[in-house]
Amino acid sequence: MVNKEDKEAAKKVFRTVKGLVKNFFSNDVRSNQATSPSSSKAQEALAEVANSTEDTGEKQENKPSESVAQKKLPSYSELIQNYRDRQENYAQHSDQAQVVISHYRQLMLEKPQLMAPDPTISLETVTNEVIEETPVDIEVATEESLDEEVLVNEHLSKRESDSLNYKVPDLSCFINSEDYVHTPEEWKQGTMETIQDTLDSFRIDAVVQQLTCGPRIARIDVRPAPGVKVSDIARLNNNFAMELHSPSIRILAPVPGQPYVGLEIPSPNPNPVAIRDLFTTSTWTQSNAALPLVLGRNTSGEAIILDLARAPHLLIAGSTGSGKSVCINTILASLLSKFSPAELELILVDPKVVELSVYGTVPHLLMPVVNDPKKVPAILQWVIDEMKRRYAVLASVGSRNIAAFNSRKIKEDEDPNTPQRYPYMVIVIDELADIMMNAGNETETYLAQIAQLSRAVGIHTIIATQRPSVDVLTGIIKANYPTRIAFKVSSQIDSRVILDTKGAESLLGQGDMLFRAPGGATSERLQGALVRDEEIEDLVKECSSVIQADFDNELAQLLMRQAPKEKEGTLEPLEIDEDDSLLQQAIEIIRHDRKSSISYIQRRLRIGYNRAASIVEELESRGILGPQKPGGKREIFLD
Ligand SMILES: Nc1ncnc2c1ncn2[C@@H]1O[C@H](COP(=O)(O)OP(=O)(O)OP(=O)(O)O)[C@@H](O)[C@H]1O
Repeated sequence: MVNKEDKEAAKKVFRTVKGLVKNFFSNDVRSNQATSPSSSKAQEALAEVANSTEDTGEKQENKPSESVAQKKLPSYSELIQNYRDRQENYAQHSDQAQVVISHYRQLMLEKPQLMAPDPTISLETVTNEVIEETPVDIEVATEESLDEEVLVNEHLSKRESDSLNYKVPDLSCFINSEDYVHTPEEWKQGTMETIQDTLDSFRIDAVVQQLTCGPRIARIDVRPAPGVKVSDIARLNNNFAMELHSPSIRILAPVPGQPYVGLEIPSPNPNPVAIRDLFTTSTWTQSNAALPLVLGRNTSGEAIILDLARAPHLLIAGSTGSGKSVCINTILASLLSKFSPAELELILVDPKVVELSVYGTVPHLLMPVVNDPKKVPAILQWVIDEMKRRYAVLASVGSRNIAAFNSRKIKEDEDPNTPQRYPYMVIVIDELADIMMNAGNETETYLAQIAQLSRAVGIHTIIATQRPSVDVLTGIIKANYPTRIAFKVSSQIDSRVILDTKGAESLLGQGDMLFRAPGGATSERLQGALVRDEEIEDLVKECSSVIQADFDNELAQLLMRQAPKEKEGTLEPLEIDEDDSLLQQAIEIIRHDRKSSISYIQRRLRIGYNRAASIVEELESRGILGPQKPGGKREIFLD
């Protein structure tokens, strides 16, 4: 007789074992020869038990207890033994997988060393050797024992191995600067005299000390006599502008760290700052920055480089046409000309579609350029998960940050699953406003979380917007983005939203910017570096010539699972009556201005992005516009 307690215990064990059997057999490990004879016996026994448990339930409970005995159920200790066998077997497989993965990773990483003893072995031979081993390893590695972390690590290894053939592009992608036009001495002299005369006419005791010329802006330094308030000089702003016939003057009262009041006026001979010139400066070539980005030149003509690792996140804002896209291009050009895909991963979000699509083939991309703002929260959520994963790994080896982790000496007892190094990860979001409109609260929370914690693990974000309003640049976002760039804006209010101070409304546009450095209380005026579309195209071609963008399928699937389902046909349908007139207006604008970008049409017609995109598509289908070329341009077939 089996008593009730025994029966209950047996049922409990059945349930556990049934789950175990199902899990284990579904992975097809049965076919693996590594299974021990004892465990195959156990499998048979357990399979039988699993089948028999299909009808063990309430019904069976009501049957006479003899029928349970008739089934010849394994004893409790047998079941426990079987369970232990399974566990052992499972651990054995998991260990095998780990050993194989680390072996694979090691081979990849040590490829140059492998080549060293025998110079007759070509890079290709070694690659083939490694690749021959890979499929077996990958098969084992993709068994259920491998969780998301292992998949991510596996992907890292592939990037690392691919990157061994990768060479960062040289300066040949970038155009030489045009001849520098010097500001005439007479203009400098005349300007200083005009300022001195204005000060004298208002009986302000101050002396014009010097005039320095940057590429776009000249700065006149005025030294007030003891007892003269700097605000007395600043008050004359409009008078100075009138006397100099200048559209705008920005006053620095005082120039940070100097005993002068500064007057910034437009230079009569503006010179573009070619990105190539900045790449040849010692500031760039000798920079110790972990993630250096060229920004431009200041009013004294010095090259200014930002270390994104110190920033550690960057906010860029300014009205349309002020130079944001060019700035993002210089930032990406800086990163792409310095780092291989194994050292840097990029996630680019471009709801405007045309701005960053040109980068679609660079091998640094973790996923295709993201155009759908609805996917952004899921992506940011994944970044947070990746951040946590990285923290756990760093903690496991006792590294405090990514720099220490990447340069650590690997100990013998280190878990073979630990990645050798982590690449920096930069996430660029061009047009935050579109994303805030779709999922403002989620985006804000995720961005704040990333901004607060991701620096130590090498994850950095750059966000840009042409709409510097408080509903886009919220208090939470601003608090987490102390490093900021403001381009020209239309009002003092916008300037305050970006920089918490006025000034950006007096900028000149076309790359004229105010840069607030990490930890800085004041902003510095810079002329942004200029990189042209052709240069970016060449750079991307160069980057993609050795390795193609290879998006991680597992990662993409992971994101697709998390992303909300995309609605079919995301573009707003055209409403015939209304849009016929919109179409006509768009045609007139394109004919007159010779510009056909979606964002331009959007601005000029004051309509939503989707509607503008529909109009441009319609114009393409009517043969008025050509198909989109790299860089977002289209041919215009209108006289
Ligand atoms: N650093 C620069 N030096 C010289 N000219 C520049 C610079 N930056 C921008 N410009 C000029 O200004 C134009 C507009 O720049 P850009 O496309 O970057 O503006 P934007 O702020 O991104 O505008 P939008 O938001 O409409 O895309 C460029 O086509 C270029 O002619």
